[in-house]
Amino acid sequence: MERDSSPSDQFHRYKNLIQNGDNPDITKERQGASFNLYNMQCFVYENDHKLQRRQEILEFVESHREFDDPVHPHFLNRDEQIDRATRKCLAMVDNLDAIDVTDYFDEAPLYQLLTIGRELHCLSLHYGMFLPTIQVHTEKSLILGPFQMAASKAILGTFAQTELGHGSNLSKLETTATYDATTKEFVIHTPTMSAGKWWPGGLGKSANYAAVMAQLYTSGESKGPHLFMVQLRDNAHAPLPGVTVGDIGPKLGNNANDNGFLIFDHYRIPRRNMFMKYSKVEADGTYIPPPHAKLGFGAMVLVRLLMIRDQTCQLGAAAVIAIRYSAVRHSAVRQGEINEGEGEVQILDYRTQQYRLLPQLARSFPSSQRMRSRNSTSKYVTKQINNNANMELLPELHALSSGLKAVITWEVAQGIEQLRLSCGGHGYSRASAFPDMYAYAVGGCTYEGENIVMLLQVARFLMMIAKEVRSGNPKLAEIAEYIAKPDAVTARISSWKTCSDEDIIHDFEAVTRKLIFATFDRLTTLERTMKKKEAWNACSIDLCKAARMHVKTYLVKNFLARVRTCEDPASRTVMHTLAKLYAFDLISGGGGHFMKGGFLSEKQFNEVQLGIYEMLAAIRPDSVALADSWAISDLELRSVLGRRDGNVYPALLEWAQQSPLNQN
Ligand SMILES: CCCCCCCCCCCCCCCCCCCCC/C=C/C(=O)SCCNC(=O)CCNC(=O)[C@H](O)C(C)(C)COP(=O)(O)OP(=O)(O)OC[C@H]1O[C@@H](n2cnc3c(N)ncnc32)[C@H](O)[C@@H]1OP(=O)(O)O
Ligand SMILES: Cc1cc2nc3c(=O)[nH]c(=O)nc-3n(C[C@H](O)[C@H](O)[C@H](O)COP(=O)(O)OP(=O)(O)OC[C@H]3O[C@@H](n4cnc5c(N)ncnc54)[C@H](O)[C@@H]3O)c2cc1C
Repeated sequence: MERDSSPSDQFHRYKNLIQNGDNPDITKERQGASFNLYNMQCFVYENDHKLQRRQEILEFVESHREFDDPVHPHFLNRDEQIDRATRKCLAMVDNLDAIDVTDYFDEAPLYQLLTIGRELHCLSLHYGMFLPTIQVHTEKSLILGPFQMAASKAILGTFAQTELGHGSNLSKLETTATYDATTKEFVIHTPTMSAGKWWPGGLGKSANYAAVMAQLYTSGESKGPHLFMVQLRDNAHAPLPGVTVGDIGPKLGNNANDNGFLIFDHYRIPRRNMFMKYSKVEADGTYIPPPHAKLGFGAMVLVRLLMIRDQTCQLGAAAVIAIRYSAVRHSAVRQGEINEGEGEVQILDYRTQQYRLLPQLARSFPSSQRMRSRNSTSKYVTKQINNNANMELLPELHALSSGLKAVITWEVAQGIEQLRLSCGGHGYSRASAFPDMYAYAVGGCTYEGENIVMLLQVARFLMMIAKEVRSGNPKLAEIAEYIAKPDAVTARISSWKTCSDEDIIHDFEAVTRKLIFATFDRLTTLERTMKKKEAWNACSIDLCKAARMHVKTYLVKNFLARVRTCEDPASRTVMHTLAKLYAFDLISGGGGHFMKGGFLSEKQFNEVQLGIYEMLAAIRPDSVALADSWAISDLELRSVLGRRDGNVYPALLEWAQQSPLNQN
């Protein structure tokens, strides 16, 4: 059938409608802000140098043609996605002097987002786990060899731990590394089908090396899981004899990453290929144990800390998109009028919409901020461990990194979904970026330690503290000091305007303490009639609840503390309201815990609910400026709905035009 014009022509007709300049609604929002944007951005990124570096890195990427996308990545099939990501990875690595490569908190992730986008790719595991593993687990005298090879692209690695049959439970991994003292080699072997490595990123097609977790056997004895550096492919990139390797197929997201499988058939590696910083196998097969049994899991602790910051930034970006869109969405489709006859309003004016957006925006700030200080704690702990095996802080760091990882990845994934819903139908389009963000975030709930499993690790730590407190001789980590404070019978929270930070902290600590001890008492009672592990299982839902509250209390305290450091009064006022909104929203969501035993009265609970309404109204005029305070460029955001200029509809038309279905 003949047509008057092609879809492409039609789109070009509409393209003429693209507005010049910013959408007037969004401009008006910016003009109405109560604080200076630059001051706020400096607070968010800690100083103006970091802010300036963001701009410099953006300009660098924008000025390099090799980072351009000829076709929008959303319209590529999986092969093309992998090709694109690989091309971009090469360009990224060829231009590493654009950033401080040691800055895994700000510069490296920003550079990666700008060059490739929001997904794992063939180099994610190389940079995200393989290099950290080398750093954490290699003796200083040896670090330069593999590290330099890895940095110079001679080797491309992954982290191969999870197996078909076991992921969370590392002690039951089945891959074996048996020391042969006659040849001074380890024999790496996959003894059963369930022992096949499954999931490692970049393994399917890209990596030629892997850090492999395997059960060590030496002198006929099992020594538990240990890490080994294993070459998988030869110089022509073909799998070496004894190695079977491939891609595991498409996943919910991150499809530019070639997650793979790996099977060993009595594959031999030299003795020195065991990561021997902490535990060793001597040439004669003698085993030297590590100074702490769990030091072998150190790389995971480090990556969990990195993930927290990385994931929180995803929530920040999602909030930016939804807030900007809510400021410009009102006239194209009738959503209703608040005051009849006065015309439609921006959807941002609906209280329900604010309730969807602003608590998520609030949630995105504290964890990104505090992770900077946690990162220094991690560096400090690593230093302590290296300098003469001081392991005292290790359990605290493990509990904190596990707990934050579990709570934050969950909140980020749920938050992104809530923000997607807040954008109606357009939120469902990949043009919005929400589907990719969600797929990325939700993966983080599983990898690097499944969230429930991580919460139960926190609970172990809390139960140990509770036992010490009850024994009257507690030696408490800083994050747990509040557990030894005296019980509080009633809550202090009043109206949001009059209640102090101390009141809020008091109430969070009291409720969490109660929850921890109630769980501890239940556990100890059960242990009288059950085996320890059965008792643990029987109250593990409560254990997870206590762990969650402990982490949330930590986040509330840190958010409030961080706001107090803000030097600009106008920024501090808005951030303080946002921090209170964050706390009140958590109380409202966790009402059961707070009202139990009459701790929070009904009147106080009503104050909390009312306070949320009032704070939403108070923050509303600043919401677009608060979104801008994340200082995220359009290239980093990769969302048609979240464009800085607010010109959403023409951009949506332009985006749809690239669909291959419209090409003929
Ligand atoms: C250079 C620049 C380049 C620029 C471009 C690149 C840019 C890159 C920038 C990167 C930016 C950052 C982005 C971050 C994202 C990174 C992406 C990476 C993608 C990741 C992909 C996924 C990888 C993986 O998933 S790898 C596999 C992970 N697997 C797990 O996590 C398994 C989980 N299981 C466990 O950890 C354990 O089995 C555990 C802890 C559940 C149980 O341990 P257990 O020993 O089996 O048993 P248990 O009896 O419970 O514990 C005994 C005892 O030990 C304590 N314990 C356990 N673990 C630890 C630990 N790690 N540390 C300290 N203590 C520990 C435990 O608490 C018990 O103590 P007690 O109670 O006192 O007895
Ligand atoms: C996108 C992605 C990328 C990945 N990349 C890598 C990689 O590069 N390298 C690598 O080695 N691995 C990787 N993994 C694997 C990942 O680390 C594991 O999937 C993860 O550790 C969870 O293990 P599992 O799959 O065995 O889940 P399981 O442990 O089987 O969990 C299934 C269910 O059992 C529950 N459960 C398990 N144990 C307990 C317990 N003790 N108590 C209570 N409940 C329990 C869990 O809570 C969960 O509900 C990746 C996974 C994904 C999704």
